[in-house]
Amino acid sequence: MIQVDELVHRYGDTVAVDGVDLTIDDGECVVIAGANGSGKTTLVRHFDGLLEPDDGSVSVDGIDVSENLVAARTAVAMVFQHPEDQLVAATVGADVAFGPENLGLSHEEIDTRVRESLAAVDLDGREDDRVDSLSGGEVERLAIAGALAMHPAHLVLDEPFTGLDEPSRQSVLARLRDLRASGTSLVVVTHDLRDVAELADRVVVLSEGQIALDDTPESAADRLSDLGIRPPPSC
Ligand SMILES: Nc1ncnc2c1ncn2[C@@H]1O[C@H](COP(=O)(O)OP(=O)(O)OP(=O)(O)O)[C@@H](O)[C@H]1O
Repeated sequence: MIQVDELVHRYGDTVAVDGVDLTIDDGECVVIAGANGSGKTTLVRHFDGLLEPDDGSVSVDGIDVSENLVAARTAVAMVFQHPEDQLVAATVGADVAFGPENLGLSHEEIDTRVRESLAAVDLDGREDDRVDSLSGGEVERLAIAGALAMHPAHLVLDEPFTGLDEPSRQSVLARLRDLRASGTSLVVVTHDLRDVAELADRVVVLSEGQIALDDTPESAADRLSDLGIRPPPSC
């Protein structure tokens, strides 16, 4: 479980997250939506201690993130907004192996995790491909594979569908649904109403750093457009 209590984050005079309380249960998929600058990225960066609270706290599986960064980063894997910036190796296999290597796992365990994680995102057999030869959708899936190889209890994805064409988006969505079915909790940051409809158990809308809505997509449907969460023009 990820538990956020009265979280405040400021950048100078800007209050990016302003007293947020939020609980994300194991196996739940929570979509966090909201206008540009509403505080979505800042909020989720607290989940594995990339940012320090100015006030309040975040705990993961009962452990305060600020007090145990290693435990938080073992439990929570993040896929960032620009996944190409998160790649660390020249080849697909080496990139996925990087995280498990840092956990000090055996070669055999690392090989197994790399194989399974790449298969989960339909990149099996691509270990030797250079990362700079991949399409945008493949890079997104590679970043997800890198996160999966850590066997996280919670996976946080910041705008995972940006720049993906529809087949790639569907492929990533399918993988995320599989993960949720296997008990991993998912937090997906998005602007896109389709992601809410197709993935969310719960939708949380941020507005100026505060929670403006926290409900099921069905109950929230009428209020989402008032909060600026609309289908993209192509819908
Ligand atoms: N590194 C930073 N330094 C100063 N201000 C920042 C920084 N990062 C974010 N902000 C400000 O904090 C507020 C929240 O930003 P944040 O990126 O968390 O919002 P967001 O909802 O994720 O936006 P977007 O949808 O554009 O990604 C905004 O006013 C933004 O300008």
